[in-house]
Amino acid sequence: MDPPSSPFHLPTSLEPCRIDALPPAAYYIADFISEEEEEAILHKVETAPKARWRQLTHRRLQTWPSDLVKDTLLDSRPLPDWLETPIVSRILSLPVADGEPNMFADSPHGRPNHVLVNEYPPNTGIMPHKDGSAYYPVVCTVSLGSSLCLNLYKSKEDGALDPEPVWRILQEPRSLLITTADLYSEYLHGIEPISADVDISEQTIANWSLLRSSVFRDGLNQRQTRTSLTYRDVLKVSKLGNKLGSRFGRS
Ligand SMILES: O=C(O)CCC(=O)C(=O)O
Ligand SMILES: [Fe+2]
Repeated sequence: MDPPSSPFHLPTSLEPCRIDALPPAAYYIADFISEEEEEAILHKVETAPKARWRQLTHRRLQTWPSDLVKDTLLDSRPLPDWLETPIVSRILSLPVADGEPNMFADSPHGRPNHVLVNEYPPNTGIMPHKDGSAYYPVVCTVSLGSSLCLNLYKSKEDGALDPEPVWRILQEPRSLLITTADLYSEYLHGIEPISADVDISEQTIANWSLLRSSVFRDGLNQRQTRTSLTYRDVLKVSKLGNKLGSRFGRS
């Protein structure tokens, strides 16, 4: 059993972690992994083979077990142990509500089979987007290293993006954020490329009451490098998976 000082008095269900200010549905658990686990995962991310990294203009990322090709996962090998334990087992241990199954009970593979590792130094973000049709519509994001705000946007009547976010979710290091349903399909999400999140307060942060820390001096969150692990179930997995995966030299 976890010792009393451990953060792993995980809730018995996601229900108390629901972000009430948002449409269905999002959940936030501030202490999802320990500082030791955070450090160990960051070490694995940093020491992954160089070829694992894909450099975009501002951001770099890793995909595990591999990239998608035409929305299909070609490499059906399991996730490496450092991405699997303890995160996947904890996600699967959490019922949506008492007596109900977990978030992935109805997904094609019953669990996340794909992880994107994104690294955001200060002044780095990700454009507002939707995650599309490749995935079962449940997204589990574990944040490491630093806090930042994820913005939620909606499209205007004419389909254009309303550049003003409708909500902001503050993601602390070691937290888990789960988004699903309308938040997956109807709204866009993005991260502003700024050095500090400003105007942080009970009035402006949707998950304020679920945060570990309410100390943001002058309403400011000075960013450091934040790394995120995005867990999803890719709907289509190629039957040729292992063969192709190894031909592409993924290890
Ligand atoms: O890093 C994040 O929290 C967001 C990543 C994201 O939106 C994505 O991978 O689709
Ligand atoms: Fe996304």
